[in-house]
Parts: sequence; C-alpha cells; structure tokens
Amino acid sequence: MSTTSTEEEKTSHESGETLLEVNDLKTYYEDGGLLSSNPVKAVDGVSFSIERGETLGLVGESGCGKSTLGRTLMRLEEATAGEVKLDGTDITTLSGADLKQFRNDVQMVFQDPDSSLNERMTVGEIIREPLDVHDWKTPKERRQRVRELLETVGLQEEHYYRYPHQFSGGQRQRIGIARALALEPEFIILDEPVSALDVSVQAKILNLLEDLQNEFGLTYLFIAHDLAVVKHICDRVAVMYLGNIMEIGPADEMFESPANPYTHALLSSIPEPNPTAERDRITLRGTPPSPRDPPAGCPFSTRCPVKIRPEQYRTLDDDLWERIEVFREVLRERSRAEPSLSDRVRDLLGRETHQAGMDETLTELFGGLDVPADVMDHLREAADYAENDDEDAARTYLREEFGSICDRERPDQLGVGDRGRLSLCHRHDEEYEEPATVFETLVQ
Ligand SMILES: Nc1ncnc2c1ncn2[C@@H]1O[C@H](COP(=O)(O)OP(=O)(O)OP(=O)(O)O)[C@@H](O)[C@H]1O
Repeated sequence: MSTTSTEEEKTSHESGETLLEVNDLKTYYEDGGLLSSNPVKAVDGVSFSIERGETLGLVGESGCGKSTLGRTLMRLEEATAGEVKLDGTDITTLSGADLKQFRNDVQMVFQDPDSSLNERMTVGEIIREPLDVHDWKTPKERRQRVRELLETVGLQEEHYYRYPHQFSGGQRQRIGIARALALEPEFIILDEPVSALDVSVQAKILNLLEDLQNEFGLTYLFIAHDLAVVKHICDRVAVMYLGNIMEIGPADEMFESPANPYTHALLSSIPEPNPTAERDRITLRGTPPSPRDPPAGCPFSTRCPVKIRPEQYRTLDDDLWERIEVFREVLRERSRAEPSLSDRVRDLLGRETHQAGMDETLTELFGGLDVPADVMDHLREAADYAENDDEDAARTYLREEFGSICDRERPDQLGVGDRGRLSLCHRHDEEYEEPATVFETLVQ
C-alpha cells in the first residue's frame, strides 16, 4: 500500500500547487436547548486538499454533511475544530480586513437559483451587489464589469434591467454564477449547482462552468448527489458518509474500481445506462446512524456488507450473520425512536412495554434458521436487556460478542493504488481481505 501519487498520471486540471488544505475539520451543531443533548456531528474530522485549477467532487447521501462542509469552508458556519488553509493561511480564525479579503477570494453558487436571487433587485443590481459591498473601483466601472459578466455567462446586456422572475431556471443559475465571478475569486464552491435544472439545461451549465474554469484558472469544490454529473466534471472525487470522507481519489479510477465498501454501495445504486450490462446492486440494511450518535468504530460499520467478522464467527452461515446484524440494527433504531403512544400508555399503567416485541423479533429474525446454541444464548441475553428497556446494554453486549475491529476502532485513511487514492477502511490493512474480493464472494 502506498500513499504517494505519480506525477505523470495526473489529470489535466491539476497544477501540482495546493490551494486549499483541510486538516481534521469538525463542525458540530449544538442544540442550545434546555435538554443538553449530544451535538450533531455534521462534519466529523475530515482532511483533504485541492490543487489550484482542479475540480474536486463531494458526493454522498442527503444529510451526510456535504453542505455543512462547504459552508464551513466559506466561513458561513464556524468550525468546531481543525484547520482550513487557503493559500497557506488558516481561514477559520480570520477577522476584520483579512476576512473581507477572504470573502473576495472564495464564492459559493447555490442549488436553488430561485431562492438565492433577490426577486426585488434587477439582474444588474444582483450581480453588482458584491462589487458595491466591497467598494470595487468606481460605480461606472462596476456597471461595465456587470455588462462583461453578463456576456461571460452567456446572457445579454439588455438583461441588466430585467428581474429574476423573467428568466428560466438555467438563466437564473447563470445570474448566480455571474454574481459569484464578480470579484474574480480563486475558489468557487458549487453546492448542487445543476440539481434543480432540467437535464438538457444541466449540460449547458456544466459546459459553462468548465469553460469558465479554463478561462480564469478557477478551482472548484463541486457538491452533488448525482454521481453521473460528478463523473463528467470532476478531476477527483471525495465520498462522504456520516461526516467523514470515506474515499477520495481520481474520478476515473474511483468509478472504475471503487475501493471503499461505501463507495461500492453508492456506485451500485446508479442505474446502468446499458440495460444488458450486468451490475449487482448492493442493498444496504437499515438507515444511516444519527450524526448525534455515530458508531464508535468505522462510521459505515453498522451497514457495511463486508464488515470484518470476529475470528470465531468467520465460518458462521452468511444468512445467520446478516440476521444478527439486522438484530443489532433493530436495537439501534429502538434506542433512537421515541416510545410509541401505546408504549407510553402501557408504561403509565405500569405494564411491561417491550416484552412482546422482543420475543416476536427473535422469532421473526431467527425462526427459520439453524442457530447454534451458544449464538442463541447471546441473542437471548441481549433481548433480555432490551425487554428491560435497556437497549444500550443490549447493544453493548452484542457489540462485545459479535463486534470486530470495525465496531471498535476508527480506521485510518489508507493508500490504495499509486495515484494518491485514500480509503477509510480496515480491510485495506494487509491482515484482511480487500473489500472488492469479499464483494465478489458475496455476489456469487
Ligand atoms: N443548522 C443546523 N442545526 C442543526 N443540525 C443541522 C443544521 N444544518 C444541518 N444539520 C444537520 O447536519 C447534518 C448534515 O447536514 P448537511 O445539510 O450538511 O448534509 P448534506 O449532505 O448537505 O444534505 P443535503 O444533500 O440534504 O443538503 C444533518 O444531520 C442535518 O440534519
């Protein structure tokens, strides 16, 4: 395993010069409510860098922390910990004139052109606003600059005095892009810039973004949930899950052969354009854990189809093992869920609440299977805890018995291949089989 990249294989946009460097960045949302609960760990220790002129894609399911990461890089959210260096300067601590200069250099384009444009301002005023705020040159030069920008993004001079509602979705996004370009930024965060647009319009906006990048040497962070879009426009891709970057590396290589189990699952969910091509869809069990209560070990451990098993259970029947994982997921979801109304009524009446539920669950999950006696004993023990409303004890019990390094230790980002790809997975340690090898045995 190596963590170095070879120069000759770099894609065309990369300059070899780091523009943005992010080190162990965390952004937590505290509730500030009366009940002091755990914070939402929206971004939970991410590290990566972007080279000047490069486009890094940031993908992941809704709620994984993409927007929060983008907003933290813009200083729209305050980082809880870690560093964000732009051209070598840590921007998390900037204030005053330095912060104002930073706001020139970094801009954001938002997903929804409808809500990000002020309907009461003319298009000219909208694009000119950042120039006015920063007191850029003379008013006459500002007007001239806006006219140039209209042309740059494919709009016309006479659009200056029109209002946003007179434009289509694609044209509105062009207005948003012109506004972002006004102060000649170096770095632009594109937060789902084409998700709200029709497919035919998407391609035009993506082409515009690429042309602008080539013309002005821009660096992009491109946030998207649509992997097809990312594949088209990005040099490298970072895959996010539960506030962590699970895998980062060259886009072509990652789409061709994902290294991380989560990337595998995410890519397998893209509809295959060629219907005759075989691709095995991976269905993930359960839902992502709450970012208030992320797993202690690997962030993906509760859903990973190729999780490492403890030594004594390596040969256990695959179906039975999967049911044990489902049982653990049931307990996690129970401990997250508000008690149902009927549970609360029973509770108030002093009756047992979960008794019937646990027995049924065990029968439903393990009824038709040949379960070794020692395994069944462990399952019953956990069920007893849960019956007494102590889901946490039940979860701990099962984690100790059936858990592995994946449940206990957060993996390091390990190097994969020779082009600088990194993946957060214990399986890249040479002690274990690679995720891809285990996936192959699963689909046979
Ligand atoms: N202001 C806030 N206060 C509390 N929690 C928040 C706040 N903003 C976001 N979150 C939570 O932080 C987590 C990450 O949200 P974020 O919007 O960054 O994810 P995302 O990947 O961008 O999702 P989407 O694609 O749906 O925008 C989510 O659990 C979300 O509910």
